[in-house]
Amino acid sequence: MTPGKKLEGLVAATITPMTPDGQINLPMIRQYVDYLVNEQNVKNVFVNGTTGEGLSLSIQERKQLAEEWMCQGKDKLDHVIIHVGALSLPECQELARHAAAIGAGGIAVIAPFFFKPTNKDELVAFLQKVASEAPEIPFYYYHIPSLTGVKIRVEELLDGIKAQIPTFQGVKFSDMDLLDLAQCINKNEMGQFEFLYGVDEQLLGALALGANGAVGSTYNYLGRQTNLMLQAFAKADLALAQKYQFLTGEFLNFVIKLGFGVAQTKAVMTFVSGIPMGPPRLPLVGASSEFIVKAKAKLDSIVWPDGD
Ligand SMILES: CC(=O)N[C@@H]([C@@H](O)[C@H](O)[C@H](O)CO)[C@@H](O)CC(=O)C(=O)O
Repeated sequence: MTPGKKLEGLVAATITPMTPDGQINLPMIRQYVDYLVNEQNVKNVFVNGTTGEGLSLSIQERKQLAEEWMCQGKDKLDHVIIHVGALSLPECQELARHAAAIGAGGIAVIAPFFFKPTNKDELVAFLQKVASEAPEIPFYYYHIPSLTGVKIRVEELLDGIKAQIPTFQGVKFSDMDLLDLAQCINKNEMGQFEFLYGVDEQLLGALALGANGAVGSTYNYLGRQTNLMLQAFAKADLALAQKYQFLTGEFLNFVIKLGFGVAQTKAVMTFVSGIPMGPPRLPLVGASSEFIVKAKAKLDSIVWPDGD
């Protein structure tokens, strides 16, 4: 872990490996870390989020996973961010205290999504109660309205947030509303906040607006290619950056039409990395063998600009 190092570039939204009978498979995490670092050049992780089925895990499982990522990522990963969001405030607080105690690089929280905050003040009050349990580490709001149904615009949320949440560091912005993202970045004149984009298929658009990096599921297995897109963008080689975005988009467009979510992500990661990610937890059900065959053939057919 690299304390003080700015969180930028790619962050893999980690998958939770499970055994065939549905238990969390902690021993896989050691090779998972090595795979991300050595094969995908991805050194930041976001644990127990959407892709990690965090909301389908028990509190005990979430703590065990956080501890394992911290342990296996030591001296290998730059940042381990732990998602501690839950429906119950005391559970969020318990997870926040735990993340701080094990030395996590930061915590993130989604909006509660059963009883929902109806306005900015209610949302900030909830987030503040979680952040204050981990007062020494950076706090990120995880904005994913398509899943939470909480559509409070981030631009509005940011107004005055630092006074209420001193550890507020940024937003994991998993929404297609690039106008909202642009307004946030435009107001972030001093660069005090980080914006990590979460819709992988349109990351290049977010980079053009000034996003600092990205958190996503595809960086588990397309991290290498997406890193090359980031490099091309940094060198102002827009044509090359577009090529990478078009090709990752070609794959995602294909699998989205087949039906694509966390279960399918687990299957893709399994055939690309060789690390058995296992089944998802109910109510999700495993990807069909037809999906796996088609997705693999599609990925194999793509010729990347670096010839790989
Ligand atoms: C709805 C969803 O799962 N979005 C993914 C994306 O990475 C998504 O899988 C990708 O853009 C393909 O659509 C991430 O934003 C989720 C994420 O970062 C997380 O697991 O916490």
